[in-house]
Amino acid sequence: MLRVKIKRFPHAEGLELPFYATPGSVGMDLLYAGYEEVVLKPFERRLLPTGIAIELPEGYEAQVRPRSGLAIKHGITILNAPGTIDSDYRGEIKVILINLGNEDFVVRRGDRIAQLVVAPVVRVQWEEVEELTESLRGPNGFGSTGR
Ligand SMILES: O=c1ccn([C@H]2C[C@H](O)[C@@H](COP(=O)(O)OP(=O)(O)OP(=O)(O)O)O2)c(=O)[nH]1
Ligand SMILES: [Mg+2]
Repeated sequence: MLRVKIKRFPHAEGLELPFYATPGSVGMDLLYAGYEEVVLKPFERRLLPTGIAIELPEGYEAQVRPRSGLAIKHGITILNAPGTIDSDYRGEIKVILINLGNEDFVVRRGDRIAQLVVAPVVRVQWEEVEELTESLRGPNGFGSTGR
């Protein structure tokens, strides 16, 4: 278990911190921390507050991922999925929700709107060369191996 500092904003008072729904869950559910109800019309997007900020150790990132239940039942997803939380970001984590369904979708305070996955990241240092090492695939991609 990695210990990560978390700060609650005043508007998150009374809400629980993001939590793993089961012992094996990969993501912690993020709650909508606004007081006003949000109605997302079809194809409408909104930046929604979660009321928390975190301090990731260097070498880690957090991803804001959609919830499959919202996606299949309501067409609700995250426009920039997976959203990237940098380790040096200290601001409020926010979620860009979009309604790709064909009915209005209502978001209420405390609703679980997304899930946060913390993962290690590798940072690279470029080594510029004239030629890259040959490989079986070479430059082929984008369906080159067939259906
Ligand atoms: O879904 C998201 C995506 C990003 N962020 C925050 C944390 C992240 O560290 C910062 C910047 O995100 P990103 O790099 O994706 O956005 P950008 O458009 O490149 O902005 P910037 O120039 O600030 O990096 O915004 C969120 O709260 N939610
Ligand atoms: Mg950026």
